[in-house]
Amino acid sequence: MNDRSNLQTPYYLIDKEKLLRNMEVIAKVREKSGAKALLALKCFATWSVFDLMRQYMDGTTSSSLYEARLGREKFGGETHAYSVAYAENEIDEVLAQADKIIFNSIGQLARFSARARAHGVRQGLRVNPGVSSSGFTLADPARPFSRLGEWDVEKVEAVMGQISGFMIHNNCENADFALFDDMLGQIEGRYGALLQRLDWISLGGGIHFTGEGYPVEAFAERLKAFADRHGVQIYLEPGEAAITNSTTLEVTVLDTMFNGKNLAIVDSSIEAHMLDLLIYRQNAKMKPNDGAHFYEICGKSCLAGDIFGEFSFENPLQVGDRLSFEDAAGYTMVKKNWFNGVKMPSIAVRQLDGTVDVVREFGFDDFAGNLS
Ligand SMILES: Cc1ncc(COP(=O)(O)O)c(C=O)c1O
Ligand SMILES: NCCCCNCC[C@H](N)C(=O)O
Repeated sequence: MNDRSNLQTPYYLIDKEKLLRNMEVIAKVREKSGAKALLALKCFATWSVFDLMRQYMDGTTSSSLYEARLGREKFGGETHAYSVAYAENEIDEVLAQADKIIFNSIGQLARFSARARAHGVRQGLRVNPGVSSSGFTLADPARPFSRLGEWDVEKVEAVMGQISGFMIHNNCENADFALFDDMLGQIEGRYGALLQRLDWISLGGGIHFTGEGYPVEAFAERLKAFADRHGVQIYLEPGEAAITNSTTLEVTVLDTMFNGKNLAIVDSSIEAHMLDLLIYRQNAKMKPNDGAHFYEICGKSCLAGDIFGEFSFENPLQVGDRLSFEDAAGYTMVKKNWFNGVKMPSIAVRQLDGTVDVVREFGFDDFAGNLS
């Protein structure tokens, strides 16, 4: 189908042309730095577009058994398994999917190391350098008493014989290369001697290197210098950087009201369909946003604060008008839910030849089947 206005809203629209732009930057960083790039499935797991992504990335990393399995089955390539904690009843299935397993703690390493060796899976440890770029306490791996990885260098040193790599994830939407560079320097200062004893190190995600104006060459050079100095294979785990600005959420105005402000209610819900924005108290984005008519765009759930944000339009909004929220892929599609039974957005893909395919629609049976 070519005319997207024929599609029933709400739907997420993934544009492969836009995705390709991010993929090309990732390919450049891989080529110039020697780093490998694994898609962080926690951020984006819409496997209909993995056919494109796998041409530019080395594989996937995961946060759970199911993500590890999805990565192995739907993406292929190298499959890294990580979880904050594995359970006894899932570890063998995780190990059957994984090329590498990264334990979050020395306790988990001690508990499952023999099983990993029996499966021939290489082992790593999440190490927490205690510095991060996160502006959100909620998402700050270096927050006080953080459970995300081991902090104590001496304790880490004691288990070096059991592991071949570290995973360090301490960036969050970090578009500042100088800050990344500085924090990597701090990591080298803290763990320098240990790094020499590793085969690989994953620097996690949270680096906004596909963003407009990011110094990609300098970034790649810094990674290469790090890899050469310590004799390690670097992995990057981009989530947001892989899919940023590739996807929109397409909605329709169902009603307008004036309650001291112009309000427009759409056939979607921020709580159900863009939950990450609500969690971090952020507004949705819409372009253009420079007209003379201001509206608060609201969702149709019962939540009083189900509000996408305030936007300005060229003309007064009418019932039936189509609106499009930007940047709807990362931590959005993976978090959609059935709150209020609001119709879940379909998933559509704009292919590289411009045609739009609806790859998934959701109906009552999906809603009912979600519970019992
Ligand atoms: C261990 C790890 N790797 C990668 C990522 C992906 O981060 P981002 O989507 O910000 O690139 C995360 C985010 O939570 C993470 O915790
Ligand atoms: N857009 C608001 C901030 C999003 C933060 N995402 C963080 C993802 C991940 N859980 C992390 O901890 O890095």
